[in-house]
Amino acid sequence: MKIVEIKHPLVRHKLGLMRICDISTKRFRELSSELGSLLTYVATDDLEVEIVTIKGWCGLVKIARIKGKKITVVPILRAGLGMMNGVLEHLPSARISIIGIYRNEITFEPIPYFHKLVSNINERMAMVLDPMLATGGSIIAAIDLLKKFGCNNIKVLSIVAAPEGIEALEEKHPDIELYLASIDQKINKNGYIIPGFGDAGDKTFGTK
Ligand SMILES: O=P(O)(O)OC[C@H]1O[C@H](OP(=O)(O)OP(=O)(O)O)[C@H](O)[C@@H]1O
Ligand SMILES: O=c1cc[nH]c(=O)[nH]1
Ligand SMILES: [Mg+2]
Repeated sequence: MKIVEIKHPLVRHKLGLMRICDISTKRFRELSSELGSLLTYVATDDLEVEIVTIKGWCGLVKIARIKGKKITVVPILRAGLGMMNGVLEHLPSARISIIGIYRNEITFEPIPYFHKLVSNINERMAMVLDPMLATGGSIIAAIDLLKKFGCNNIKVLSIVAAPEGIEALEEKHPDIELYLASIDQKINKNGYIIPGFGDAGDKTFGTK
């Protein structure tokens, strides 16, 4: 599995701000989106371009243009939605497929509760968004679903990940690519990433 932990100072700075314990909902949401944008910049560095000739101000000029790549952005409800606007800044024409999954609080098993995928998803590259990769169960379940519908070109954008979750994801889906702002230390006994930033869904939506 290709794993890219982005060490860019802007990414590290914004991630640091997200870890402040009394961060407001507004600020957490803004930073999720900004990191979604920065992760997308890196995750799309292999998009194919074609050279076309256009009429410029001083005559004909050759320019690069992204070659009609079909992309679907796949936020995992709820917390993945916080990253979505930042991702769409760079991919404004991408279609959106939604997958709803929550974790059982005791067993940490992922419970899928909703999906609405774009048609012909087998022809698209999927960019799965979820800020937290803890046990990996939720992202693995989302990828299982995408593959069931024939989508095999998959990149995952997460903000923080625990080593345990990365290992589980690599075992189940070694063919995907994973882009991260940070590989954190571990998962605690309650299933939270340490240091992480707590419950990303609650912080994004102001619940609890
Ligand atoms: O890697 P895992 O162990 O599966 O944990 C990560 C998942 O947990 C959180 O979702 P949560 O169940 O809190 O739902 P929410 O986003 O609606 O709050 C988070 O947003 C991930 O989807
Ligand atoms: O640290 C964690 C782990 C799972 N889900 C979260 O929102 N945070
Ligand atoms: Mg949550």
